Amino acid sequence: MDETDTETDSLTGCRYHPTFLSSTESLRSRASSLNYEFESGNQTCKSTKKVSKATFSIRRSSPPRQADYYWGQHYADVMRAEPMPPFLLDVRSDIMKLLNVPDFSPITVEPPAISYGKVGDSVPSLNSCIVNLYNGDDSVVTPHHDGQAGSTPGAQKAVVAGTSIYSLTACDEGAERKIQLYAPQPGSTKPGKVVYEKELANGSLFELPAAANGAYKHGIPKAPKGVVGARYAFIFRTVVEVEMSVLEERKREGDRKLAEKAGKRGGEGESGGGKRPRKGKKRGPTSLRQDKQMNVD
Ligand SMILES: O=C(O)CCC(=O)C(=O)O
Ligand SMILES: [Fe+2]
Repeated sequence: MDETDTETDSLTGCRYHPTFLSSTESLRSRASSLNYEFESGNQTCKSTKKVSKATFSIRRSSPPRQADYYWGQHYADVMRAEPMPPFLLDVRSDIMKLLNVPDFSPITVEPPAISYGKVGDSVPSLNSCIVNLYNGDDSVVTPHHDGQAGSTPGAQKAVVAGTSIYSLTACDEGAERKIQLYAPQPGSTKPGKVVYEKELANGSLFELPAAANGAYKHGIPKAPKGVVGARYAFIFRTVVEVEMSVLEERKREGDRKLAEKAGKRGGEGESGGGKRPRKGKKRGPTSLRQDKQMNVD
């Protein structure tokens, strides 16, 4: 990385390191052999279109448990994480070394009750990596916050512990994409005008500070028509893990309710075919800390 060409945006504090990696060939070939099938629930996620995601954790718990930022928006958007393969652990340690990320980060935003952690606890930094695959011109990530308290009215709180989020780009020539940050609009969750925009070069690292994630939605808009080729984004975050079994039970419960509703309406769709419940609806306040005491699960 050549530190002299790092750019910091004066409004949002976003930092862009255009030459973080000199070559991404090996990352691209490793990413193309990743198995994207272990993701679950992502297909119905409103904030992505045709973007495939694979999610990894540095924890080696069995079964793997992981919170992803979507969890803050809806119980159904649960992703199970695989252990981070060695090449991702290497990228993680490069980011931490070059950008002075400490080994542990404090949790600064109140996590949901079923989390393995509370404000003031520390969690291993950059303990989560999601690999996004953008293929062709119509894969987009619509404007969102990454699991930040208050990002979705009524939703439970964040799983991002409150550190910067890092996105490393490895892409084919011509498959570069832009990231945009949008101004908040008073009284509305809709994104306002673009306040920051950057085309993310092959080998670049984009840093979204926690404060910018809280203040501005970000997204990846459509590429110009006809763009072909793949872009992989390796997105490292520090997250607070949550108990998968509780989330999965919530998902099953939600699916049952949807199926019941569809039945009442005389709809033919089985569970999953129906409309998703509204975002941000509060689920029952299951508490892991309580569950543990009560020996549930
Ligand atoms: O592709 C990127 O660089 C960012 C995507 C993103 O914001 C996300 O998946 O949450
Ligand atoms: Fe994001």
